[in-house]
Amino acid sequence: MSLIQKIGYIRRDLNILHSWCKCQSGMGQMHNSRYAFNRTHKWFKHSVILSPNPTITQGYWDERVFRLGNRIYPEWDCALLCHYGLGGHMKPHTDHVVFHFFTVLVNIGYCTFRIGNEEHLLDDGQVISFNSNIPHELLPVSSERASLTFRRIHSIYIPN
Ligand SMILES: O=C(O)CCC(=O)C(=O)O
Ligand SMILES: [Fe+2]
Repeated sequence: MSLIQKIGYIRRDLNILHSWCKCQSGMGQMHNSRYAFNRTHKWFKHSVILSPNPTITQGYWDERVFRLGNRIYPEWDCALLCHYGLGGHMKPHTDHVVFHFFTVLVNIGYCTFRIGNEEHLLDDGQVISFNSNIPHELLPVSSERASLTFRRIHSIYIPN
């Protein structure tokens, strides 16, 4: 049994996804992460600030993210673009309770993703889903790498 589900690959649009990612990093809207090392991030659709209290506000709008999200996870509420520089990583953790556990991740570049006691090498453009209640971890990356994760937010946290 595997703790990740392999959904598929971004193939035809992979080069476009890479240049989109570079462009996003150059727009000056990526913030340093408090939770991961050498990572910047940006929220789409809804923006989620976790501490001191979970606060949900409007996130950025992007045609590409919206189309992709609607295709691979139609119920998504937020997308988090994370860019990791060389050595960037995230220690073992489970995701915050504001999120539904089901998470869809688009891997941009290469990485080793650990979940439970499994280690998975993720390919460039690979799309997976996993249960974010299970401890998971991103091992230090050996080249620049990004991820775009789509999640649902429990509706009690979403302001009307
Ligand atoms: O970037 C990744 O591969 C996943 C990061 C993660 O687990 C998170 O942001 O909660
Ligand atoms: Fe996580």
